[in-house]
Amino acid sequence: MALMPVAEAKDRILKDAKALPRENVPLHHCAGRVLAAGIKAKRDQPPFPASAMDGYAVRFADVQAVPARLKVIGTAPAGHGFGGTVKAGQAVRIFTGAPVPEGADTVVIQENTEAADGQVAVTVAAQRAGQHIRRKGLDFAKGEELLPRGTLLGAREIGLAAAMNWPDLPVTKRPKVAIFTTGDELVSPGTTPRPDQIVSSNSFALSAFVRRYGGEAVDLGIIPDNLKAISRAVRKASGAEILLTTGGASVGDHDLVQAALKAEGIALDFWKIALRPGKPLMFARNGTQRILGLPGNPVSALVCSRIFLKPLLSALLGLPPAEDVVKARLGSDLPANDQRQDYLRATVARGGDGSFEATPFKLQDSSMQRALTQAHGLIVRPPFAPAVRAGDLVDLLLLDF
Ligand SMILES: Nc1nc2c(c(=O)[nH]1)N[C@H]1C(S)=C(S)[C@@H](COP(=O)(O)OP(=O)(O)OC[C@H]3O[C@@H](n4cnc5c(N)ncnc54)[C@H](O)[C@@H]3O)O[C@H]1N2
Ligand code: MOO
Repeated sequence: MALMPVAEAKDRILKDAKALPRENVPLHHCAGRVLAAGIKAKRDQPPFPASAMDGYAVRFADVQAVPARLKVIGTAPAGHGFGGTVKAGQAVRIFTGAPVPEGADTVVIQENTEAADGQVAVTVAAQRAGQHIRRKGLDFAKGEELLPRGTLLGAREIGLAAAMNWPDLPVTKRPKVAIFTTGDELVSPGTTPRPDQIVSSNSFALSAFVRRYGGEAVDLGIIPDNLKAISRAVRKASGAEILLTTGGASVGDHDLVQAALKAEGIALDFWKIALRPGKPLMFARNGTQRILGLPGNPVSALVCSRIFLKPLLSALLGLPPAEDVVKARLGSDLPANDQRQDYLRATVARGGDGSFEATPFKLQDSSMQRALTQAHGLIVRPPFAPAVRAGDLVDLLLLDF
């Protein structure tokens, strides 16, 4: 079977991927969620002309020549508007955030005043009418759409939505991602492996990856290299939008994931990509469920997730597609590439001008997790890319998981 180009594999995985249905979620639980509909302001902000300073609400005409002696007729703390009207020769003691009373058009800060016996002397002339007053609707007006559909909600957006008077928000449901890992050699962390066993790490890494990019991970555990057991796990995963398997993707006698899918009547869409690491990746659809059979090597599983799973999760969440490849200068020479698109783990330094310099690790074995955690990015080398020298520009994918 010919190796499929990475771009084509990505297209086939993402084909028809669109935002899942919505649900309403209280603001406290909206961080990291994606808006399923545009959000309009339910009120003006500020809802009234508001003082931006602690001081006195006055008429500009009264404070152009100083000192100006004014009668203090009342007080307006935030949350307690002064009901009366400020007339010529009068002032209202006002505090930041309070409504500016009728008749006043300017606020003088208290540092520019001297108060005594129910009077205030303004000692510094006001610069302009309207000084230190936030006009009604300065930030936003009722009916304005401030947060469009597809917005990823962070602290700023959630604060804004609260100010717009939304107690909960319509967000896209989290894609449910079932994960199981196969292999007789695997045991859970914290247990004692036999001498011929290793500790399973993939499902933990993948669960964290899924959550990092907005999905809900369901770990179905370690499944032995046994056709019936793998088939059972495939059935158990049927309610999930995505099924991730790791291991058993290659050509060995114990690589049974493909056979289990076949036994369940699930046809492969493709298998094997012109990719390193990650060549044996398999992809299938079971109704609306997408099945990614990731290679068992831990680095391959995570690199494939970065290339294919992250954009798939984004599409199911309704996020706009992200073009996240940047240019970087190479820190060391690289030989010509073969037919597989290479993703080389690299450390990345920032030059004084902000440009990236990426230096690939000498050893790129796909079992080595330590180097993956030390890497800041992946240098992307297209198939048959010619040899490049230190200082040449290459494509770089920055890692943020
Ligand atoms: N004759 C060939 N052999 C292999 C080929 C090939 O094309 N021809 N491809 C190689 C490549 S590339 C990769 S990648 C691996 C992928 O193989 P599998 O997906 O079948 O994975 P396994 O054989 O089950 O495991 C590979 C490796 O990863 C370790 N592993 C598996 N699961 C976990 C886990 N949950 N946590 C940590 N480590 C895990 C496993 O012990 C193996 O060392 O195949 C090559 N072979
Ligand atoms: O391509 Mo494999 O994914 O070398 O480890």
